[in-house]
Amino acid sequence: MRAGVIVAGGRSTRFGDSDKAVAELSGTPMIRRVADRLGQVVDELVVNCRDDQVDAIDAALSGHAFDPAFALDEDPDQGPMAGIATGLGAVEGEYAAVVACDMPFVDPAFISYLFERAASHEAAVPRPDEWFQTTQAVYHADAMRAACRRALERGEHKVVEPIFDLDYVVVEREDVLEHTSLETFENLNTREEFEAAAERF
Ligand SMILES: Nc1nc2c(ncn2[C@@H]2O[C@H](COP(=O)(O)OP(=O)(O)OP(=O)(O)O)[C@@H](O)[C@H]2O)c(=O)[nH]1
Repeated sequence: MRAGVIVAGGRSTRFGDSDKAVAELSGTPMIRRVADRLGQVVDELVVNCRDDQVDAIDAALSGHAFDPAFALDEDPDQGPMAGIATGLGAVEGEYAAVVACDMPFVDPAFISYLFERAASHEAAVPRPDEWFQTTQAVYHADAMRAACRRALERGEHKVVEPIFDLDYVVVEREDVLEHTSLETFENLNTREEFEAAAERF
């Protein structure tokens, strides 16, 4: 059983005063685009966000093939790593693909490939350039959750930190490009990026 976790508990400060997760991207809320794509290759879907986001996100996902479970931040604004840990705590599957709510071009076939790469390890994390794409990666849910907790206890906030505690596979640029295009990692932060991206749907 494969799980999908959409991390959506950020404040969208670069976007302005509304939540980018539910902002319409060419007529469809961004988080729904992510759920539609991720939903093609997983058996369950969990959305991590704050309590005050639930109504809007639920409406954005209404009628979706999956009735997503919500995993709410007990302590909001602790960063994406805390959100990932919370989301992973709510999945039933052994492995989970974690995807940020602001990656509407996420490629389902690539996510499927990440599940294959993660098998018998604790994570498969793409590194298309110098940065690890920790918010588009597949994790062993329990192992990553425990590693996040340990990292948070150490006072670490960078999402890459818990990975170094895991048996992780790096999906290097060459492998990434053999399976998808870099568009899969594109994340939208500002209204300008939104408007430019909307034209591509
Ligand atoms: N649960 C949780 N998720 C977060 C938090 N901060 C960011 N995220 C999520 O992590 C992902 C990447 O974060 P950013 O691109 O920085 O999004 P953001 O924090 O909403 O946007 P900015 O405020 O403009 O930086 C997005 O999916 C966010 O929803 C947090 O404090 N808690």
